Amino acid sequence: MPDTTFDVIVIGAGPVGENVADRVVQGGLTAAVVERELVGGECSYWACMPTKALLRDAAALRAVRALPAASQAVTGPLDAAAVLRRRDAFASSWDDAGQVSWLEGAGVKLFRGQGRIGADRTVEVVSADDEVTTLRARHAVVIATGSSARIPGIPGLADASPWTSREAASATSVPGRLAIIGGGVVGTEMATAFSALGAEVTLASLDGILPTVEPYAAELVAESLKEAGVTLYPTSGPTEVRRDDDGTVHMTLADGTTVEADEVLVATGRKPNTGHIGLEHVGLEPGDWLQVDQSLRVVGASGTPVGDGWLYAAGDVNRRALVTHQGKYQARAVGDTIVARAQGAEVDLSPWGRHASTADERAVTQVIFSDPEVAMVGLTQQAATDAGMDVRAVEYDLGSVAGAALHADGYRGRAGMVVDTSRNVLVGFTVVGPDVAELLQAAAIAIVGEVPLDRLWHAVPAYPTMSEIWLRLLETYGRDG
Ligand SMILES: Cc1cc2nc3c(=O)[nH]c(=O)nc-3n(C[C@H](O)[C@H](O)[C@H](O)COP(=O)(O)OP(=O)(O)OC[C@H]3O[C@@H](n4cnc5c(N)ncnc54)[C@H](O)[C@@H]3O)c2cc1C
Ligand SMILES: NC(=O)c1ccc[n+]([C@@H]2O[C@H](COP(=O)([O-])OP(=O)(O)OC[C@H]3O[C@@H](n4cnc5c(N)ncnc54)[C@H](O)[C@@H]3O)[C@@H](O)[C@H]2O)c1
Repeated sequence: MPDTTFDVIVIGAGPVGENVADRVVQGGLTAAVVERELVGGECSYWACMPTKALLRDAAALRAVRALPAASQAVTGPLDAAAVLRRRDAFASSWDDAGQVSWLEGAGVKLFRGQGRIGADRTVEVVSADDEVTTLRARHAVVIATGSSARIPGIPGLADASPWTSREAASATSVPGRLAIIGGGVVGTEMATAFSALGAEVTLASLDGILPTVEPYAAELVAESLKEAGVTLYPTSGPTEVRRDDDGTVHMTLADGTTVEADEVLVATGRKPNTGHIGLEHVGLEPGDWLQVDQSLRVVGASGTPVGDGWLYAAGDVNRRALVTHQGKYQARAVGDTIVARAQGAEVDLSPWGRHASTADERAVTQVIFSDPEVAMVGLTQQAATDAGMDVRAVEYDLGSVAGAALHADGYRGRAGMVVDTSRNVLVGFTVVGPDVAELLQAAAIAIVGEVPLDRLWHAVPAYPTMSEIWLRLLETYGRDG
């Protein structure tokens, strides 16, 4: 009989659950994780890693083609089959042996099966052959069950065997024609990837392309998708989808347009994996996103922690920020919090405190690997204004910066910063352009460090690099605000 009592039990061994378990073990507690599928979760096998592998070769090719002399050395088209093979390697061929041995090395006990809350501090693990093992937690249970694709109720869609991001990320061949529903992050990244791999792509959305990013960035991505041959219907969602016996998909849009395709990808957002995890035992509604307090304890409708505060939630499932790195940041915070509470030590939840996840509210970083890339941190001008802040925003043409002009002929890019005028600090930064991802961390440091603009003038970007965009933005803003 394996030991069934642990200090901490984590349901879900995605990037977040694994890191919660590792963190509490590092803090001296014992931990078990329950995983129903592959250790490593969505990110490793069907999201971040495979999709970025699908995008990388085409990005490298575009970079070479923007340099006339180097482009002479490129003599053939992209080898789509080789891209898919490299993608397989980045998805570990959908085998989690490597991550399982990492868990073992970290001293975390793995239970395979569907986890669900049975009673206070109790998790039942239902194995593939319906055997139930009951685990007990001395200190805490952490829900890190992540999210899945949301399929909207468009007539006919569910019966048309649509792809979700999972099928797109793990595709074994490139469809001749791909219809995409949704112009958010998944929709634009997959339109970029599959059009470069040779598919004829049509994308239909409701509220534009990348509606939550700065408009100048979204416009550049939309323009570039069109130039790549993607047909965009940014404000005309499908009203009906049907698949013929011969496999052809017919999609009718609100404006009456009909689109034919070989596959249809649904990229219309996520729903939480909370349907069958026993939430009813703690008075919560199965299928809902989990609400949490500042220490990531699950709270009920009244805003107070359920039970005596033994239940936590981290990662996608609490909807604070649906990106891997923020979820792992939460994992470190929640792990340290549980350890501190188990030891009777002080928990510091003040802004930027050791146990707080303040960056979720003020400095979420994200790179959208579209062509061109969008890298952003903190608030957009709109979001800051909606939050009641007094802000001033400035933008600058990245293509006119020497480092960018050297990087690629005809470089097109733009950057902007949002400044809280009452404190004279940056609260948002966005940059769009080829190969801008690595420019982001400087902005994250400026926001988290609340570096006054007066001091930022002394952070001198090296010449000739794309980082000189900082100097241009500061000059545009003006030394006296
Ligand atoms: C197509 C796509 C591309 C993305 N690209 C990026 C990117 O480039 N960068 C980035 O930062 N983010 C990206 N994301 C977001 C990222 O994938 C998620 O934010 C991240 O995976 C969340 O981690 P998580 O551990 O919370 O959940 P998940 O990764 O979803 O892991 C949850 C785990 O819990 C398991 N589980 C669920 N229910 C149970 C249960 N009842 N019992 C046992 N186990 C259970 C699941 O099997 C899964 O293994 C992308 C998302 C998508 C869809
Ligand atoms: N590089 C990255 O960091 C990365 C990459 C992919 C995904 N993700 C994460 O995964 C999450 C999910 O991404 P997503 O793109 O699925 O969601 P999203 O919320 O980013 O975008 C969904 C889009 O679908 C549209 N839509 C909704 N219903 C529709 C309908 N009926 N018809 C047409 N369009 C409709 C919406 O208008 C919206 O633009 C995001 O939160 C994102 O942060 C991150």
